[in-house]
Amino acid sequence: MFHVLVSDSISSDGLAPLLNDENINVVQKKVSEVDDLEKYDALLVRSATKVTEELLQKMTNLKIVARAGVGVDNIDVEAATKYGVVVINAPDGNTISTAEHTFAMMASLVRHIPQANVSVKSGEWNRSAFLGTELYGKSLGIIGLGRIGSEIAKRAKAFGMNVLVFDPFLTKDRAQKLGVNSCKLDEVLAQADIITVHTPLTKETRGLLGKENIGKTKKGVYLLNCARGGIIDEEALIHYLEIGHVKGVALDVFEVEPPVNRKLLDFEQVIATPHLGASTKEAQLNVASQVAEEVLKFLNGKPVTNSINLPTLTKDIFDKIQPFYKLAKKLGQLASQYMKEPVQHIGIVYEGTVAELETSFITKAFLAGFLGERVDSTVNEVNAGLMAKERGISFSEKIASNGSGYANCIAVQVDGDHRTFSVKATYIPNYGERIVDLNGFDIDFYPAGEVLYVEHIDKPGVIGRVGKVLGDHGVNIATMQVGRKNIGGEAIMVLTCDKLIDDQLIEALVQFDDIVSAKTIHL
Ligand SMILES: NC(=O)c1ccc[n+]([C@@H]2O[C@H](COP(=O)([O-])OP(=O)(O)OC[C@H]3O[C@@H](n4cnc5c(N)ncnc54)[C@H](O)[C@@H]3O)[C@@H](O)[C@H]2O)c1
Ligand SMILES: O=C(O)CC[C@@H](O)C(=O)O
Repeated sequence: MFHVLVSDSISSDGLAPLLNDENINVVQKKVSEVDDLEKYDALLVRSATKVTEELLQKMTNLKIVARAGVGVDNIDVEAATKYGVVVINAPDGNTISTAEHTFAMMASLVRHIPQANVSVKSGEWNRSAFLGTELYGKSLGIIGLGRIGSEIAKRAKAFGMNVLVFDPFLTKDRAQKLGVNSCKLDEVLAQADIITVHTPLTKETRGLLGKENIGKTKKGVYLLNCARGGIIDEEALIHYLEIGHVKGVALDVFEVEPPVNRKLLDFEQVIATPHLGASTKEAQLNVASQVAEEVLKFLNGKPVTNSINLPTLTKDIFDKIQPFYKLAKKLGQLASQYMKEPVQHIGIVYEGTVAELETSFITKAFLAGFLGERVDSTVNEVNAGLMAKERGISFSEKIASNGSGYANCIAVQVDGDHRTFSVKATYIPNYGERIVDLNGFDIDFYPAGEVLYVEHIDKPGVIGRVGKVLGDHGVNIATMQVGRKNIGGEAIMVLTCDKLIDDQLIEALVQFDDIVSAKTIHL
């Protein structure tokens, strides 16, 4: 008999696969009301239950945590991984509901429906106070064109809106298919009449619409956040509402939930809902049945598809693959940070001993590293292939015989909209990972920490200049490697540094005529 604890309000119809199984005992209670936490094999949550390390320590028999929804911000995934607990989610069950909610918020915002509703109910009949704006013909800026952003784009087009999108990872093909205009962030900010954000909350997107960027929007802009609190900075919003730059705001999510920033909510032109994006019968049924079926499969020893953390390989095979899996993931991070542009195709070639292993899993590790820089923490080896395809990125793998001269070698080529990136790497037992070729330059370095990648002309004095700029900025160089194709021609320098390299340092480097470009990569 397996014991399953459902600690948040999750659709009972959706839970049917678990409730109807006679080998499963389902208890629907809050964690705080349960005194035998140690007996449960599975825990099903929405966003109210905080799955902390402390809770995981108490649930000593726990094998799987299932999130009936997308965001796993309420689950300490790292701690779950540490305790060998699989974390799964239901990534697309609430996409349509959230897109529809965002659209409802947008229409309410420009037609002042919530305010007019309150007015009529209080006995007023003030038609002139609620003069609205049509959506037809307006430019809608969508920041983040993933599952939800794409559904909003389709609906906006049906309303006759001009759709401008900023998503650094959107390919030309996908933009064309959806009939949207792929733009730079500044273009969306300058041209859109209404801007809605649909990215995950990451270190890049926290405060994406903050003081500086909201300042670049049109006077009278409308802003919406039905993704995650914090993508639009609440203090900046207050400022731009106070000076009348932002005409109206619709919020379903807040930096702290329930919201504590009363000043923001007190503005007449701010409309709000209590994180209702996914609150429809359909979405709740979808996400509940998705996770219930996955948990049932997992408890019966079958592989699960939407795992956030753990791979579904036997320990024996995983141990052999692990060094290459770690290396491939780093190569994915390296390629993603180097390219920072839409990518069409990723080709991976395996040589030597690595080619004898389960390479499809290593390819997925590369994709997980690559997409993890662009999408969110829910990308892993299990879902990376599907996610890449959804984002218009094709990938292939080949086995090649010798060629590189290394006992094992992973060679990757990434084709972007404007350029190509290539890297070769090897794993040497008892020594470690080495990058042995970058963009066709012979090189040899251990990929870890803060990496500075400089493209330059092979001339005397360039290395000294780079060293001086780093020294002047207080950055200590841990290792340094140079590679060139011919004397006096194109060359690269790869430095690993003990400190974060900031934009000012990069700007100081690219001032020199012989330095073509400089980038930082964090591995
Ligand atoms: N309000 C709700 O109830 C509710 C319900 C479901 C999902 N969500 C939230 O909505 C958001 C979107 O969900 P989704 O399922 O569409 O996710 P998704 O992963 O399918 O899409 C996210 C998109 O954001 C893009 N992106 C990542 N970083 C970016 C950046 N710096 N700038 C611009 N674009 C960037 C990615 O390329 C991707 O296309 C998430 O934050 C999710 O947690 C909220
Ligand atoms: O459970 C909910 O209603 C929140 C859903 C949403 O924020 C998600 O990330 O899926």
